[in-house]
Amino acid sequence: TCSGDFPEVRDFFQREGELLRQRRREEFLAAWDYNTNVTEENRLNMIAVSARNAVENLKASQLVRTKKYKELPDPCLKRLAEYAGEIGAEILSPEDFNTMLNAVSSMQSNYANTKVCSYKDPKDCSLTLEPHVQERLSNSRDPKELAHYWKEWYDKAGTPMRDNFAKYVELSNKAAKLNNFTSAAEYWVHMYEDPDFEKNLDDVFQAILPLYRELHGYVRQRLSRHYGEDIVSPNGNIPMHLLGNMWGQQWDEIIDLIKPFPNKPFVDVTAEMEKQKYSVRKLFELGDEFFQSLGMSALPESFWNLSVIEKPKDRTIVCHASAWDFYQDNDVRIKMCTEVDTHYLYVVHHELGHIQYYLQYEKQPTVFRGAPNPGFHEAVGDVIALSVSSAKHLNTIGLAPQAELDEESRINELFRTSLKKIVFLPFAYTMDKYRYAVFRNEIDEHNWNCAFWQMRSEYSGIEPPISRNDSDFDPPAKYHVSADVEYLRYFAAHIFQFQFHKAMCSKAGQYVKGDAHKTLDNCDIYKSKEAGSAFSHFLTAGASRHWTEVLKEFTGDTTMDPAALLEYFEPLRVWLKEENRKEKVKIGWGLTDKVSH
Ligand SMILES: C=C(C[SeH])C(=O)N1CCC[C@H]1C(=O)O
Ligand SMILES: [Zn+2]
Repeated sequence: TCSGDFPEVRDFFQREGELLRQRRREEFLAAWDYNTNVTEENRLNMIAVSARNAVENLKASQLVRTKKYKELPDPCLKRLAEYAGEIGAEILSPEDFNTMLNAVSSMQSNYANTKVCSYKDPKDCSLTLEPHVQERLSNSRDPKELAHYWKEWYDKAGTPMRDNFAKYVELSNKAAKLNNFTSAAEYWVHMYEDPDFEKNLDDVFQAILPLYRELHGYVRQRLSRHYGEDIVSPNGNIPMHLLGNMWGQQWDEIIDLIKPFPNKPFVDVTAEMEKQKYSVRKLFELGDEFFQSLGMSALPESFWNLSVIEKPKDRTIVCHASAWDFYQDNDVRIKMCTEVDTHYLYVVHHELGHIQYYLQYEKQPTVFRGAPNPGFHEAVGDVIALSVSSAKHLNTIGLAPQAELDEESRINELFRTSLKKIVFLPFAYTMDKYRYAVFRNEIDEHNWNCAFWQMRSEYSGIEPPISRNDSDFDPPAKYHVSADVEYLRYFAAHIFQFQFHKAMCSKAGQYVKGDAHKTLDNCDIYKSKEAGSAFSHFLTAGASRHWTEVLKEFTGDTTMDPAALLEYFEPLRVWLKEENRKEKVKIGWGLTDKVSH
């Protein structure tokens, strides 16, 4: 905690921090019980604990503000006072806060309980998103089957939640205004501690858009040739149900249909893991071992005993993956419905990144046990996954035949990675540009659904398989909209992770500018203690210092800068540009016609 003068102030924050830690532990334990056993009783208990703690949290924040500790000369105590004086929706009256908790948890319960009817066997209506529907969206190549599951999911996970969502928007804005923000959008923006956040975000988006447009044009032409022009027009929006993902946020699951060099052997990690009889636990052990190889924290015994890493058969859980900090004795856990495949190999590493951050900053004062920029928390696991998914590492752990790729295989791999990392950016950008516009009352409520699809078309050049109108309501069909989880944290993470990757690859001697064998996409930081100690130093700070300070120490940068990401994909950009020129690929798209008022 803070050192220096003002012992009575430091004692105050010590005491308040300990009380806050106990409240957070109690709150997350109740939320854990609900998330790992979705029943009305557990939902109501979670709400009751949150509502009780809200009263204490509000009082504590008001006490800090009345003491005017923010005016102290000591920068550490000043920051501590700023963070301890923060309050969110808990500023609402108990009645309003209870209404908001009910609205959000009802959307969460609906999402967790939604079941859809099978395409092949319409009487079977027991299919859940994970694993059944997600598997169909990844692997089916039948446009009719894909459209069936798309409509089933959006109609059942989205539309019925319109009223809950409207109530959530109203009360989120009411809370923001009570906190002297113009709307909930400004409350979300302020978490980035960057006065020019929205401008910087737009600049980053514009910097990656040319690459995204080339990639979109190439994918559209390949899909148009595969499915025919009456299903995929060569110059319009791409029908999103064909892209291998329910929300069109990542397209790597259809790599088999569109890879640049089809005759090049492709590392099928899923098949290899099945062949080697990988267990779910093995995926977690891989990630745990990677962090330990860097000299970073090992998973505590309690993690293995208390986590829920497979979908139970006897109860409903919230399958959407999440990592939890229970604020005591490194009690950290993951809850997810893991399957043994490439997708979940990534998700496991993503979640273990959150766990590592919890373990690294656990000695900080309670209010500093978090990331100083939301994008950091979502980038920790992803940066490790960039090494794990490299041909070099997959070869090291026996999941891929060769360590170094020839030029064509390298383009195939860069292409597959871009179908995750580049495609994701306009999606993430839209998820919150849309919610900002809703919070700011820039979209009339009767136009909420059409505006959503118009924005998805404008920024990503994708559209629904069928026409949607305003009696539909599709946004809550995405987990984070139902669960009130801000989404630009993932956008920021997709930029930061390449800055982290470049810094650690340099420290590991795996990246040397200009050396064709030591490029960013061929870097594996595995076992590098230099990379690990720099990473650990960055993570242990938690939120105790401004994000630009710890970022500068770690990478030399002081901003969210897409240069490292663009350098990583530069060989692909050059190849795509030339290929699209040769094949006369049309670049760009018009507004979707799949919306009707
Ligand atoms: C894995 C998580 C839990 Se923090 C997640 O929600 N992610 C990880 C990447 C993007 C985003 C999503 O699934 O939409
Ligand atoms: Zn995450």
